[in-house]
Amino acid sequence: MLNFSELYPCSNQARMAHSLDGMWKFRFDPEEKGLQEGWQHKLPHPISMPVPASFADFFTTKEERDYCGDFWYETEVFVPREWEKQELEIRFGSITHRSFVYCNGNLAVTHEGGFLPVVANVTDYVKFGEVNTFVIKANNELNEESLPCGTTTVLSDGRKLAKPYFDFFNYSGIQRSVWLVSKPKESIEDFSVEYELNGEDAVVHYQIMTNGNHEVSFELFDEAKQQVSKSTGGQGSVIVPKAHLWNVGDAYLYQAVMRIWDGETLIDEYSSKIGIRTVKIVGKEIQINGKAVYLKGFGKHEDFEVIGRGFNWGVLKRDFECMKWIGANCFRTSHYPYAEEWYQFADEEGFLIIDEVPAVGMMRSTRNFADAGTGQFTRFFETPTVPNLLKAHLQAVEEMIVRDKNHPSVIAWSLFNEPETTSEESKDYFTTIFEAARALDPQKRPMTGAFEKNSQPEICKCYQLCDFICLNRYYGWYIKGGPELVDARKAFLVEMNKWKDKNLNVPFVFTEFGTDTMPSEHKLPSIMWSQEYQNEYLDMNFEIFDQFDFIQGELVWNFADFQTTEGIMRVNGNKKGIFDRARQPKSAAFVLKNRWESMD
Ligand SMILES: O=C(O)[C@H]1O[C@@H](Oc2ccc([N+](=O)[O-])cc2)[C@H](O)[C@@H](O)[C@@H]1O
Repeated sequence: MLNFSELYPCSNQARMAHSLDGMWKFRFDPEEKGLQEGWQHKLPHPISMPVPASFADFFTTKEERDYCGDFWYETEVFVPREWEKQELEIRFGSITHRSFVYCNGNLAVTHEGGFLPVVANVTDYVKFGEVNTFVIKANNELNEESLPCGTTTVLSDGRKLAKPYFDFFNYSGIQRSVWLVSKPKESIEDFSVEYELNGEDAVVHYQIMTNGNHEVSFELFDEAKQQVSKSTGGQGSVIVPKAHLWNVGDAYLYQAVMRIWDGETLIDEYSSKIGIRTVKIVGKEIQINGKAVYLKGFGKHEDFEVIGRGFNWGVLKRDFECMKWIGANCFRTSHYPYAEEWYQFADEEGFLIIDEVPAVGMMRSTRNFADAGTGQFTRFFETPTVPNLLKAHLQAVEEMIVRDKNHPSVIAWSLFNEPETTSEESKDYFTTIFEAARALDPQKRPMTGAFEKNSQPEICKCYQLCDFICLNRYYGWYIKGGPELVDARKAFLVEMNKWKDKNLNVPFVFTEFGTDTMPSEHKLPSIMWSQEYQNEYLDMNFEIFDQFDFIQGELVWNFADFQTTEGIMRVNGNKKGIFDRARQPKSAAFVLKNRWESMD
């Protein structure tokens, strides 16, 4: 059980949410002296820093861009006296990767994990009717007992350097929106909904968690703001006659309004949009509202020029416009839960999301892409750090499912990306993760994880845990690229026939396949890294996908080019985007558009 509410802030007659986004103060703390020197009260000689944003790409020196270690943020905010009778929280969409939140010098909360909300109750520390100081001490070092996995080295000049076991830049900071939330002492802490379709009608089972005993009401309003059902009690079921279902590319959202009452007097109110739909795996099909859907889309990243992984509504808008233009219906939040606004907008747009926990880098070989091809350095789950890693992983799974469980867009949980999966230890580890996850989702969504190429059908011990199987495969890129494409195709077919022979009777989705492609390069005949090669590679993959009826989705790696750590395998980042980093199409975008539009 989480000891804080994950509910997204809202304002109404009982609650106020005040945005703290804007220019904050900032300081690096390479000597870790901040606490002794009292920085939690006030940062000495700070610089300015925008929130939300990653700090890295604002700077003009490598020392600052690549900074690894402790860093601090500060802001001041006036808290009105009218809020005195309320509980006051400061809520961060995330802070990478671990954080200490101080209010007027008092430690209010600590949090581990950089991609899920950090909520601090500051009621006892805040001065009402005055200006208050919030200071955050954060740390972005990587290790093998927290997520995502990596290590931290020390350079000869004493500087720490993050060494990710994963292929994206270790962007850090306060990368998502910050809210000051005032809510009643007795309040709604969480709610959940699940659905049953009954002919034209829908049954909505709801549960409302509060921290008190007063009467609770639950109401549903349609898009015309007409009340369609009402009930009282902390849990129950309401019928929505002739329910307007939420569908792929055709979203419909009801407004759920929950209230706590003391007789006729309102104590608290919380409202949220919900979408009525079911998700089920039936044999080889992924079914939404009882109808099979083929997933078309991308693995993405939260990544953009200048702001790094910082949330930005403009980037979100452009990404959705590009995804609609190309005929996509789905994306995976590779390799971490995204800012909540992504899910809210996907709910509005009728997009499907595979929601992924930040369990990436669980195979040491990926620290060096040259090693990955060999499959050496496995046995990740036999080290003494595993019990702590498991704890962090379970916590992230719980926080993700609690946060995102009511979004109609979320159709599945991805509990890992490309870990080692062939040892008994990996099987035990992921059995624990899957069992915990299954107990948490009221909607019982399908569970999966993304398997890399060493997870072959004859040796993988973890695919059995999944309701549908996600494969990341690079036949024609990491394996037999360029002139060997015909052999890549053959090897790919050999593997797919082995999966077919297992007769698993579950859907498979390709969650990664792609080629690094420079928008500048054209070549006839094609050559690896040219736009023409990306098209040929995609055509080969599609020809294979279309041969197997259990393949029920294709999410290309990646939606757009994105920043990574520097190295001999990456040219200023990963270039597997179908769009470049500025969100302009490579020629493969037109190949995908043709295919996906013709599949409708
Ligand atoms: O490499 C990529 O572009 C993407 O592929 C995946 O990592 C791999 C790295 C090396 C090999 N290999 O050498 O076979 C296979 C896969 C990751 O899930 C993803 O985060 C990354 O960006």
